[in-house]
Amino acid sequence: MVIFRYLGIMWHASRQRSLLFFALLVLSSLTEGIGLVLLVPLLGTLQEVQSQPTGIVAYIIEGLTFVGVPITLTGLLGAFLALNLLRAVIVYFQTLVSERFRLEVLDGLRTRSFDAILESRWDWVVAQKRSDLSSLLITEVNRIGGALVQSVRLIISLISIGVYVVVAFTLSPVMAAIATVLGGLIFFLMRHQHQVAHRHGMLLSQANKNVQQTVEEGLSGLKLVKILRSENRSSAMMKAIRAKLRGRTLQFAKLNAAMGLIFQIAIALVLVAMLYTGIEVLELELPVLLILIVIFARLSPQIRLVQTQINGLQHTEAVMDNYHDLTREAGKVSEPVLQGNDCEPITLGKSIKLSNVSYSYKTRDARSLNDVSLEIPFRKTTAIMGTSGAGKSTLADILMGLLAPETGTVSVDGHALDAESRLNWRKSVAYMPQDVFLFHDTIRNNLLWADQSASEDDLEAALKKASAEFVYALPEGIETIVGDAGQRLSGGEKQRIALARALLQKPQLLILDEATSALDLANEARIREMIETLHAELTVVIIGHRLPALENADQLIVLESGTVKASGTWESVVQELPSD
Ligand SMILES: Nc1ncnc2c1ncn2[C@@H]1O[C@H](COP(=O)(O)OP(=O)(O)OP(=O)(O)O)[C@@H](O)[C@H]1O
Repeated sequence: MVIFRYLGIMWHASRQRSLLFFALLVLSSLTEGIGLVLLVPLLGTLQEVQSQPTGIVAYIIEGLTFVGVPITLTGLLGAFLALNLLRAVIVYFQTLVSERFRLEVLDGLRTRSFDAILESRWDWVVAQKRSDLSSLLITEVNRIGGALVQSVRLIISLISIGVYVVVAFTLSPVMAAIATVLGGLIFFLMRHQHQVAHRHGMLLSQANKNVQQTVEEGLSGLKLVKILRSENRSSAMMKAIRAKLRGRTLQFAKLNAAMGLIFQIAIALVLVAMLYTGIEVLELELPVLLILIVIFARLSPQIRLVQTQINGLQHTEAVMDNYHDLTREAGKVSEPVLQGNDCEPITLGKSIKLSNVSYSYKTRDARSLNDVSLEIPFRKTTAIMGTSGAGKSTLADILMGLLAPETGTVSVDGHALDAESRLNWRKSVAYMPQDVFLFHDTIRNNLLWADQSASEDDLEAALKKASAEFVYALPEGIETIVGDAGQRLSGGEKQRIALARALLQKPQLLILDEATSALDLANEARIREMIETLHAELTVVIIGHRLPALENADQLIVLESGTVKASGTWESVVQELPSD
């Protein structure tokens, strides 16, 4: 049953809070039940029909007499009021406890899935659909949160129903038995609808994901859409996908409404049958009959609520499956430890060596790197050249330890990298791609990602080396907010800030993957000069198509279709290459 899965989540999150919550729940229901039973002698005093109390009513009267409450109208009214006040206070605390608990559980789920994605291997991450991951972290976790509330409400309803049924049994076992059997029958007949709700849930989950994907793509591709003047097409796509989601949501609402309709009719029939039996067959006393009517009047919306809640829970079961599958899948491919700043960078002293390295992406049969062997010497600049799709970026990912070779080894100073040392090695490498990423934050905070403890002088020196002194001429200087993914800066400005960040990291190996392609000639020349000045301090790998950017390298490696086509000094390789 899906409810147990939700209870399991709560129990797993905190046993103490779960127990406190359920204790408060039982207490509030108990006070409600006792309050209801109290109505019997209360109505009895009104009617002056002081029949001999029996069962639970007798126990409660005994208890009240024991604590000194007179069995008079005033005494009973006082006790009734006190009980209701007590219940109100318990419900107040119960609401606070349950809301705090729900938020904690939700945060726990979010953290778990986010950490699982953070810790998972890069090859798994690149094979995922980005919108599926964001949908998991935002929409689906929220839906699970909604379902947690529903499952709590379901438990409240079930306990209330239990209390009502017990009270009803003590007042008239026959009437209560009839109600229970008929109620159970209605429930049994409607069980098929719960399966339908589950199916609807799966479809709705898919529709939600599609909306998420369309929104994300729509926003990332906004510039292209505007240039292509395809706003209408984009809008129509969004409308179509939202219409589908609306349709699915309405289907579920229709299912719920239909169930409500059938339920109301069934409950009315049960009530009529019970009233007839109570009055004509059992000839119950008026107070008992009145309380039973009160109980059944309260019971029927509770049963209806249980129906809706079970439906709602079935509806979200698919979301929960999806959450668990994706989180479990990410967990299965997790890297050894999420060490963050605690991991020890590896120092380079001789060279980085790739021996017979091959790699293929899961979604592609052909190998992106095939039996690649090469050596990157310490404190030298190596240029890697090749046509588009030759495998240069894949090689960069392998070099920096982001991807593990399928076969072959990567060794640093003769030590082959394994799953754990690869993480430490990554900390020693700075990477500058063509399309750099900046956080929506100040330039200073973007730089501090590389080194939290960098001083003002360190920041200034890194910006200077990266030809990024323009930062100080901005109105807000280093405190300028760069905008979403750095969109308030030009491509070249972003690249220079990212280069400063990379230098601040004090890496052992700096990989520039088409990193100067967005720069003008003057700035490109300055960066090239900077790399030359770093020559004695840093091992550099420059990846590029353009020969001028690579010509000062100590070593040139040419890749073609995932294999090393030529390698050696600039002069020796260029002589071998076709003249274009
Ligand atoms: N995430 C991925 N999933 C599947 N195939 C991929 C992925 N990334 C790259 N490839 C494939 O691997 C091959 C090598 O790609 P890679 O990006 O390493 O080439 P590249 O030399 O850097 O190209 P470019 O100069 O165009 O950036 C290409 O055929 C590409 O289609």
